Amino acid sequence: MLITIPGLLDPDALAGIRTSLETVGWRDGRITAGVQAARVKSNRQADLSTRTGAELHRRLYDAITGNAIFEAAAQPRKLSKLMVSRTGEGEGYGTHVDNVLMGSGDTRIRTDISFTLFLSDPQDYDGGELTIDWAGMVHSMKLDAGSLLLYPSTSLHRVETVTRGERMVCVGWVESLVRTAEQREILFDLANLRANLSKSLPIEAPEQLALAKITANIRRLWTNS
Ligand SMILES: O=C(O)CCC(=O)C(=O)O
Ligand SMILES: [Fe+2]
Repeated sequence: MLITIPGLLDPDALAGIRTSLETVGWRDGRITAGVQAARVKSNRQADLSTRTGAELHRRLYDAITGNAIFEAAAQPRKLSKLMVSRTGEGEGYGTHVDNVLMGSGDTRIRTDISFTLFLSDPQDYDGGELTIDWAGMVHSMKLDAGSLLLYPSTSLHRVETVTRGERMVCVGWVESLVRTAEQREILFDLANLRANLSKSLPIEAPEQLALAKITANIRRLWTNS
């Protein structure tokens, strides 16, 4: 399931993040890629190890994890460290599958879901679509700045070569409490149904209670602790 979250960053948050990005250092993106991916990766990544970098990381992290749609769709147990990358003219990231494990020690996660938070306005660059092979179909995605895309880490995907301008994004990975994309989709549909039902029915209505019970018990079956 591909899920887009429009406007995850509001214009003020986006502007603040862009301003901070003007002050960070950049290094070769291949250092964080796996062996196969490094051969096809061509971009630069923000150095988030400085004080400004860490503050920027915290702002991005809080915005992403504080978003209710992200929470409902991803059911995160843990997130990877976030990365911010910039891809200029002639650069891109060829077809690859993401590493199964990210991080080390206590912060090591299994990658179930990948996400991209777009930071550049689409009209500021050509090319640079995130192209995902999913369920036998190819999806080419270029979202508005501030919008986030979630896609299964199990997919082959690539970033098309940028032919004009520059593409800036924040990427990261989720280890989910719920193992499969099919299960997550059902839980996400249930969460949306409950949210919609709440607009017209009081929370103590029998239909609401029945749906709350069904949702809770399916989550009990599918949540891995
Ligand atoms: O830049 C993107 O949208 C995705 C990057 C990517 O596939 C990766 O970092 O593994
Ligand atoms: Fe990737």
